[in-house]
Amino acid sequence: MDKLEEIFRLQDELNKRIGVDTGALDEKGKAEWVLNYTRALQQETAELIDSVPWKWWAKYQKFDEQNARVEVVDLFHFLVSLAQVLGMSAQDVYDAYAKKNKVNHNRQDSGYSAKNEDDSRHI
Ligand SMILES: O=c1ccn([C@H]2C[C@H](O)[C@@H](COP(=O)(O)OP(=O)(O)OP(=O)(O)O)O2)c(=O)[nH]1
Repeated sequence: MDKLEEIFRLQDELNKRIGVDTGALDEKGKAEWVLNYTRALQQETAELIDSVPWKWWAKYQKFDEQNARVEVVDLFHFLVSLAQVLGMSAQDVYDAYAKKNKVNHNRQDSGYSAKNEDDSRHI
């Protein structure tokens, strides 16, 4: 099985065990879980920041690269959950990523000196 497909399957299994079926939410539930997962992403991002010695006034800190890797994996959990709330499968995420990546290259090709609001509407 494709690795991204497997991650989506494992995440769905874990979330259901925790009590959330992201595929069976009504509109209100979707809005609530978009917020919950986004808040969790913010918290995990803060933990990732804390893995790096960012406090310019404190000298005791060390860069904990192993912990940073764990935080990235935690972020993946919540990001995949968020995609699932929004009805995206692994294939949907891959397709949208590939399209947006192409748009980003096109922007670099053209110098990206002006913002074109329409260049990513097809995604
Ligand atoms: O609905 C949920 C809730 C949590 N998790 C996973 C994501 C992440 O891998 C972990 C986050 O749990 P917790 O916040 O307890 O862990 P942590 O504080 O980040 O612990 P540590 O960084 O020490 O592992 O649980 C989910 O996948 N779905």
